[in-house]
Amino acid sequence: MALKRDHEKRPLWVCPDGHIFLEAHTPLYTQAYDFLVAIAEPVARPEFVHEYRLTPFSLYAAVAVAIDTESIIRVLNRLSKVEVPEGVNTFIRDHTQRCGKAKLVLKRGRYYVESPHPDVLRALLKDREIETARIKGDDEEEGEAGGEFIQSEAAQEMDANLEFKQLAAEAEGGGDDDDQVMHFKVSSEQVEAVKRAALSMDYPLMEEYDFRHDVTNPNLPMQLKPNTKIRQYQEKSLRKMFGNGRARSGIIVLPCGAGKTLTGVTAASTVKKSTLVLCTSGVSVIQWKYQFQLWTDIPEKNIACFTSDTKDAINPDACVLITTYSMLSFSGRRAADVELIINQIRNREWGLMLLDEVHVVPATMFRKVLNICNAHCKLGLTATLVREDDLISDLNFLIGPKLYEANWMDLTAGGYLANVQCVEAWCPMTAEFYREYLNESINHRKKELLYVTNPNKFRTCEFLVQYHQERGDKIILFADNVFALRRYSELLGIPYIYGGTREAERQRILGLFRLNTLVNCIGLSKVGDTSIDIPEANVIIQVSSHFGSRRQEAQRLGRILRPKANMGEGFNAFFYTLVSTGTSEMFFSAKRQQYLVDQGYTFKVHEPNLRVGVAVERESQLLPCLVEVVADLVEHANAMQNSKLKNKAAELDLLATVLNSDTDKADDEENEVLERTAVDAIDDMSLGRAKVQRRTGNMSELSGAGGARYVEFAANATDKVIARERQEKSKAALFKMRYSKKA
Ligand SMILES: Nc1ncnc2c1ncn2[C@@H]1O[C@H](COP(=O)(O)OP(=O)(O)OP(=O)(O)O)[C@@H](O)[C@H]1O
Repeated sequence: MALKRDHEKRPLWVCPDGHIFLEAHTPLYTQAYDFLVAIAEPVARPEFVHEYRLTPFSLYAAVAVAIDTESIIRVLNRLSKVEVPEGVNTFIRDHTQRCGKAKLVLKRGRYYVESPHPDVLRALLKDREIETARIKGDDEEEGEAGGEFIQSEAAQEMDANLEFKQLAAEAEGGGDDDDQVMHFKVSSEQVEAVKRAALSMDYPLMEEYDFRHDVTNPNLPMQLKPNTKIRQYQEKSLRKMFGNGRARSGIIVLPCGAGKTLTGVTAASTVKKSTLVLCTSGVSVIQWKYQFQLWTDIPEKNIACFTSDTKDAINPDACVLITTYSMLSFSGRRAADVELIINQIRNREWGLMLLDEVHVVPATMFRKVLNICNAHCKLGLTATLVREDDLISDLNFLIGPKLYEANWMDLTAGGYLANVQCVEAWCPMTAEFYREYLNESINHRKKELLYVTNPNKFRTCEFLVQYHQERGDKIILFADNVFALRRYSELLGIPYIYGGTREAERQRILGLFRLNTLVNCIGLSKVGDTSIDIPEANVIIQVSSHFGSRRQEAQRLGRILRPKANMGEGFNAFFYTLVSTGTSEMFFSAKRQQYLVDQGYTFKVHEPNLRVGVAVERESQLLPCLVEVVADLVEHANAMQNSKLKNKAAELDLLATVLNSDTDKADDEENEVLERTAVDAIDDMSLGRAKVQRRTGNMSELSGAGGARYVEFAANATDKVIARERQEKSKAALFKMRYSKKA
């Protein structure tokens, strides 16, 4: 690949296989990043060079936000250090030519197929099903909305950047087309058939909501409060959604703690129509309501919650209703009052549907929810577009394409997220525990318990708790295994929360943790992975986790990502994973970290006999005292005078308790109480409990987390299969297969 003469000024390398590398230190980084994230999937974004990949879905998403084929090719070529290979141009043309040429728009309660290209409408009308669905004799012309959108100060600053404007204008050149838009009306009963038929002709219909001209649905009396200022990345993501004055359905990906809730609230206050918010738990429902009231002036009578504990009256005019996926998708017998509310939800038109933690909900649950609710526009919000099964692709079709994905490291550099030091401490098993671990007659649950309660791990944890408490830090101890959580908490003398903890007790413990300077460490089971908002926490010590779940790892990290008071002073939050060496935990740990590594996090691995970790490049940024501690972690721990496991007798006592424990009972207790929502269902599929056949490739293509290192057992083979599949499947086949399967 020959370099262009002025290649130094250009930030991209475009490779013949569709991989694109972005130099993160160039002056045009921000502009190139905005463009790339719109057209390609991020693969890995470490500190200096980021890797992206063009995929059919990423190009579909680009077209969905009104970037046309020739603009993609032109801007890519402008930013590239080398001439863009002809194969890449062909790939872009092949996968964008027909996408976005036609839209399905709901206006004043009527569905229209719209296109600025008369030949596309003519081609569509040649299909019998579409022709039958067409309602003739409607020549109503629609004007274009002005596209007025809430502008934050940050956005205005960005607009001042002329270079960006020029690139963005080129990249978003497709917008003009809407001026000469043509349409035909279709019967609302046959919308599904029209979508299917259009898809079979390779014209997937983009869905948009012309909310400004919707006079059928009443307006929601809700404005952002004057002091509410959305941040630059929140504004950018919303511009992708409201780019042409309408609301596009799709997914926004923002890191944990970056403010997805306010992004959703701003979307709702822009659309100003009835909004249905779907959360994963009752605690999230309460937090969403709180944030609606914090950021907007919504009257109390216009906001309602619907959970197993709370069943507020739903305002018959416009309202915000916040509920959980499980409340809507539950298929057993419902109580009469619940049934009544479900019917109210079913029988009204929702302007916007906000889907929180969208990646954790299985497709079957989504279908049920989507069947119940009639929403003009769907916005999915997530921190980790990553799942351990292959179902991420379903989101593209059930909700819409990914509209925006923020870069974790950029947000950290901008002071919006805490700067986290990640450490993986390897703790050797003690001889007695290891002997039992290797004993073939011991079942896998007990083996898991043995490596979690390994005395060396316990002492390392004990040491870290003590060390960070002395620094005045607030510590969360994460243990998935409830038996281990209890043992650790009892030995450390800390309160803990698990599935069986009553709500009042949970609130009491969290309150103490937040406000009481004497309670600086709490234990959490997986109920604390999401939804528990403790911005004060700045240290996580993870002693047991759910197999290789990358989602869980990222969400746990999210608990300490809230910006800290001492921003700008190097690392101000610490994420420790304690791993027992020579056990299966080592394998799971590497897999769990992959998503965060791809986001640019460096895990400093501490081996007891290897004083310098593998990721030494950030060593200098460590707090001086921590350098010393990390270098001698296990040695320090073992030298502790006041350890609760101070001698062999105490270790053997623990071993006996573990071997005689009824671990199944403890786990069952947790599972009984935990609402078995999507989170469990997905993770059960991850490792160890997989009930599904693992297919190769699809998820990584879509989630951007698809390094060979993630796909288990046969990385090279997997890559070959993906490459072959890609060659074999035409874009048409891809869409047909995906959609017709779901239809
Ligand atoms: N524009 C903003 N201005 C001020 N504070 C903000 C803004 N956006 C978000 N925040 C604050 O940041 C914190 C995190 O927001 P939020 O709970 O929405 O994060 P999240 O992305 O949903 O995180 P998680 O995935 O962990 O639930 C909240 O305390 C919120 O009030």
